[in-house]
Amino acid sequence: MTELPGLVVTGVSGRMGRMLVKTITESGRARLVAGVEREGHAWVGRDIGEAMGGAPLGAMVTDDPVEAFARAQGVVDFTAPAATVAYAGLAAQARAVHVIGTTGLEPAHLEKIAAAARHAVIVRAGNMSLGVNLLVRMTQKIAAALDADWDVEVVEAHHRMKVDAPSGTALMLGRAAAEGRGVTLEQAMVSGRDGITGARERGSIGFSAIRGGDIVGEHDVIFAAEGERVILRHVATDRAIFARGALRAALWGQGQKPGEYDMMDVLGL
Ligand SMILES: NC(=O)C1=CN([C@@H]2O[C@H](COP(=O)(O)OP(=O)(O)OC[C@H]3O[C@@H](n4cnc5c(N)ncnc54)[C@H](OP(=O)(O)O)[C@@H]3O)[C@@H](O)[C@H]2O)C=CC1
Ligand SMILES: O=C(O)C1=N[C@H](C(=O)O)C[C@H](O)C1
Repeated sequence: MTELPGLVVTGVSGRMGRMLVKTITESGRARLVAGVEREGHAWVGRDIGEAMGGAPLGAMVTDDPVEAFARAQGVVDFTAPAATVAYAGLAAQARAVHVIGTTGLEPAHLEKIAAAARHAVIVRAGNMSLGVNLLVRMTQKIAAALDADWDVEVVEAHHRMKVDAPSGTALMLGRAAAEGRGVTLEQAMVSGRDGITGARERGSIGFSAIRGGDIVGEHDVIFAAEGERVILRHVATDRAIFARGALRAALWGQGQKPGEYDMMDVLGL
């Protein structure tokens, strides 16, 4: 019998790290090989299940990603930009599929990730849920059908601990609207209005961010015209939707050619 693909979860103690552990171990479709945290973290050297306050899982938390990745077929990474760039290089060396959920990546980070994807499979998306990826496609189609008399605004809400804005999802939605319009997001983006901003520029795509409490993630794409509005909305109530998407991506990536993919590729949308 062939062995299930082995996966490493980086940032294993984080909100998404814990959810990934639960999703992977309950799936019966992959093996949890190890969790990674940085040197000095209180979880290092402990069994992942015990560190999470439950039964042992027979997989340890380590601060040595090189050794852990060498034992795995996939690395599932929801951490922070600096860590993700380092893990991209190490996962590529190990020829492990690298699933990147981390957001807040700047152009310099993306260049390094693209370089790593020359040697290994990387699946990266600012949102791994099926619902949001469907919404991205719908946004693109609606934007293509409407002219610039319809103002596009993306409004997102997240928990108080989120460190980046606009969210990765908001950027995916804004980019899809821009693509539908036949412009680049960079040409159209207006983010975080404050003070005497002047009237709205025709054709611009606006972004607003709310941060508070334990909001998992909510996104509206508003198409506003004279006398009517179309509003597309996704509400996440459980981080399991992201973890399920990431697991699906890690399994899908096995046997793919080196390159950078997204959830549209994984979901066939
Ligand atoms: N694409 C998607 O579908 C989704 C993406 N996300 C994104 O995933 C990321 C993580 O979110 P969340 O789990 O809520 O965040 P948390 O802060 O709860 O967890 C982040 C984890 O990454 C670790 N980490 C951060 N920086 C480093 C570093 N430089 N080196 C090593 N480890 C590091 C943290 O360790 P430490 O505590 O030591 O800093 C922690 O364990 C964010 O970018 C978020 O936007 C979240 C949900 C869905
Ligand atoms: O930080 C989060 O929590 C989330 N981040 C992703 C984003 O930036 O869009 C996905 C989801 O909305 C949750």
